[in-house]
Amino acid sequence: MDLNDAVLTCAVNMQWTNSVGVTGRKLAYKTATLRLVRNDLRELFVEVTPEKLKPLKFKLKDLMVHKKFMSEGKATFNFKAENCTLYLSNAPPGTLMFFLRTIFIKMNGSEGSQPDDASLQKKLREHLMSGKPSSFEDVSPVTTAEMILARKKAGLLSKASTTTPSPQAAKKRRFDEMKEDREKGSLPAAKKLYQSTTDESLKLSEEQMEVLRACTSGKNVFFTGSAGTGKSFLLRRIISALPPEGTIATASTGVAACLIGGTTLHAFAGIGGGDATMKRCLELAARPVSAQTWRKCKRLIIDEISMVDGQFFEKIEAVARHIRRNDRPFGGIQLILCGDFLQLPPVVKSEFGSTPNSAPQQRFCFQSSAWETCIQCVYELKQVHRQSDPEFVKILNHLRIGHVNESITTRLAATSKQKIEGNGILATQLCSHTNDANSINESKLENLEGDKVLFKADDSDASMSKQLDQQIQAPSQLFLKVNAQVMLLKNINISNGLVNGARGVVVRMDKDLPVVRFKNNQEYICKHEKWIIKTPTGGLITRRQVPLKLAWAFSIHKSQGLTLDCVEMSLSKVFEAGQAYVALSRAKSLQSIRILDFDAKQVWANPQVLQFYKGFRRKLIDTTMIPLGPKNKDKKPGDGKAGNSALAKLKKSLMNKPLVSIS
Ligand SMILES: Nc1ncnc2c1ncn2[C@@H]1O[C@H](COP(=O)(O)OP(=O)(O)OP(=O)(O)O)[C@@H](O)[C@H]1O
Ligand SMILES: [Mg+2]
Repeated sequence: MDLNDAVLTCAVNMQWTNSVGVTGRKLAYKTATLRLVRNDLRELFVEVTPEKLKPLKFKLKDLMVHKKFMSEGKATFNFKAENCTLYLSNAPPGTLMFFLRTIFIKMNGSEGSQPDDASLQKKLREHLMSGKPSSFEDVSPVTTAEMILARKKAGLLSKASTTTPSPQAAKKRRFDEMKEDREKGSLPAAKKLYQSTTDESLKLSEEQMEVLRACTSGKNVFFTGSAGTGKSFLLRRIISALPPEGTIATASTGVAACLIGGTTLHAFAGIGGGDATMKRCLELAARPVSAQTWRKCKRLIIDEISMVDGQFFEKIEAVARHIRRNDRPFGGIQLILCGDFLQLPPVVKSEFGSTPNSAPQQRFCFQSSAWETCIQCVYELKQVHRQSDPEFVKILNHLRIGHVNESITTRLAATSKQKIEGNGILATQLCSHTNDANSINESKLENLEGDKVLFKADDSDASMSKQLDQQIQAPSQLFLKVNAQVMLLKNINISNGLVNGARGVVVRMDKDLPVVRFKNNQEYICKHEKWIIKTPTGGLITRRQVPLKLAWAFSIHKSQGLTLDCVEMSLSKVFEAGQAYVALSRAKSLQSIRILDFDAKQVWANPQVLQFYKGFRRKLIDTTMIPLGPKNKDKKPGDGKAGNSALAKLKKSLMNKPLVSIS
């Protein structure tokens, strides 16, 4: 339960019919608040309060709910006894789902919540005799006992079966999820409302809640945090707590956009790569489709903001003001930005990135004047969720700010010999260059015995296949063989470890579908899954494909944002500040990683970013710093000499300042 689950704000259309079904009164409200309340007799009602108007109440009796389009923020409530239908739209999808769950639980989860007719009559008589006016109160928060009872009543607590993707497997999955929910004391998983193959059952931490509250209250927010602090996880919750109309979810890369169910920032902005002059960018954005998108946008969400070029950011800010004819920052659009500037920077069009020899051309978003004018609240998440081993978290926090001491070097170098393979699953090589990763995958597949099987994606709009390729990890054409090393691209069953990023090996083909054995020994027949992307104009394009990609190798750039099992890396060719940190922080533990040639020279942080973070007055880690060794002095890139004393001082100050959120 992230926010109040018994309150929902959305658009409501009401329609009454007479006893023979003829439509009578109709009312339409752009914004109304729905609240679940009880009267003195403990009967449940939905109270609908349109903006600035008196509330209307509908008794929760003989209620039919249509929730097929719940994920789009729509639902229909048919109050049969009152001959009234409520059509809800533009509801924050996550809030709507929790509201419906609360109704379901409150109606089914309490032995005495729906009094029988005789006891009601008695209470009613007593009430009338007392002469007191009827009063209503908000329902109390859902209890675990109510949840369990509601599930029992829905007949969902007695089903269990096997784990193959047969109909029985689906039941088993549901059963496991409900069991897990129950143990965690979170909400149930009845029917469609209660099925959870995503991370809905995980609760937000208090620091994540604070950010969520700032975002739902309409503030312009930037939140950051080291790798694995749940930024993208939180962003998904934020998106589902906002009204769908006017909410645009984007990310700087296709992979990251896919992780939050959005589109790329470039696809949304409609100004191409943003390399054109400002005048030309304004012309491009003024084209009808693009202009309409900008005008409709009320909230712009950007994940992996560290990879958005500062000049591009400045241009889209100006475009927003111009197209929307609104002089406020970003033309009045609410901004929700998230990322970690100590991870990968914007891609520069130089072969050598930010190596010592290249000019430091890249500009981060935070260096643009637009940043200063647009951002109202800044938060830093501190709790790392991806890794649980405190030693690894501590090492990663050091690497993040470009600091390596001898004990870190020794510990990481020691991973070079560890065996991380198991069950026929080889480690994924993380490569600093994309071409290297592609050629490794191609040649490894060729070298396997047996015939290649082609899995072709089924796209709803063939003309958009290229765009889908950029935004969705599932390729349009996937060639597989038995023994191919693969990675799962969807959350299939969180409790069974079948999650996005899980590593496996194809063990056989079953009726033209690949059967994959995962690291935890689970076998799963990978049936086709669906990915949906929103076009900038709000249309939906879907791709159906088996949820796999070849996983002998990935590029570090394409791995940013992912959580990966079992990774091996050679970091000798890294060329960016933060690149080694991104590679290492994909792993969940020191035991699932192998670094072949660790050298402190491969790790550096951009001093401009360190300076920026100093503004947060954050304590990044709690250990005493040891300045970088002399061999690092000459290898700090165009980003400066990380070995010099000023930088060491800066790092030290970053580590010792208290953590605060600046509003
Ligand atoms: N409150 C939470 N409870 C449990 N697990 C969480 C929570 N928040 C995040 N996680 C888990 O932590 C892992 C990392 O989360 P996520 O990918 O969102 O981190 P991130 O900050 O976006 O990392 P990166 O900077 O690498 O993109 C995910 O598996 C996610 O499900
Ligand atoms: Mg992320």
